[in-house]
Amino acid sequence: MKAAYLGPEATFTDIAVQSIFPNVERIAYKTIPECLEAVKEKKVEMAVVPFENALEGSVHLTVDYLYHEENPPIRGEIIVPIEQHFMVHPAQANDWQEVEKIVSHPHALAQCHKFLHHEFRRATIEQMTSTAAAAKFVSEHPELKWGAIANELAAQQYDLTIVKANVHDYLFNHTRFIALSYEEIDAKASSTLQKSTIMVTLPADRAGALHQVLSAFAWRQINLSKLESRPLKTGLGNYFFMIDINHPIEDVLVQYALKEIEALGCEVKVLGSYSSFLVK
Ligand SMILES: O=C(O)C(=O)Cc1ccccc1
Repeated sequence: MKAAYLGPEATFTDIAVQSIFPNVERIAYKTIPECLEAVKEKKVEMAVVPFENALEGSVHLTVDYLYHEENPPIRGEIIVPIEQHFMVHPAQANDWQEVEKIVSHPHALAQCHKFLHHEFRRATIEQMTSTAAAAKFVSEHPELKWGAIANELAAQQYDLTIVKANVHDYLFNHTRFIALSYEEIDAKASSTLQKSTIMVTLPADRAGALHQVLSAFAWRQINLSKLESRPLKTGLGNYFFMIDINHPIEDVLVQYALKEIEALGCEVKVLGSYSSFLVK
């Protein structure tokens, strides 16, 4: 099986794939939409992309792509602990405090905001497509006074020197990745939980509609673990809602709840019913 992932090698997404699907052939893509398109065009059988970070919240690009496009179902979620390190080219290791530019993925930069603010007031910050893309760029330019924020695997892969470890601002940093496929997937780890994710569009201008949707779950004692609104992109004040349910979608009570929500005039899109895997 081939899996598209947000590359290059040694991104956090790569760590998620390697931890749970050690036997797949990993194919790196530059962006999240390219990963999803690759599976839709049948170039690969699975795509693994970041979905939500504990410090930064949802990865909007993934969420919006799942709402606005037709995609394969989510077959698994992978939760990975995130440790960010500051690294430079070995040629710059002695003068690392004088770096002029720091590069990384926007989420990684945001997770280390306090560190960057305190240590590098004069340096410019530049976003790259992933943490590993930033590390790779720094490794290919020994002459530049640049630093990258990335993980330990990226430092090893691209021969960079970690000059300051664990530079994320808060300790409990995890990211949720999702694996999407038209086929059943074969994971190495055992799952801790069966979950489902749906997206709900409410009927226009109906007072109490969101309350009614939540009631359909509440009185059946169906446990929800996330509710988030995202703009519909049709004008201010128009949203869709993403809901995570801590039950498989086949559960009779979940099925009744979904029917009731549809009967209320809501549109429901099921993104998948999947196992949750935790990487230690
Ligand atoms: O850039 C990466 O390494 C990714 O996989 C995306 C990401 C960025 C920051 C935290 C978690 C995942």
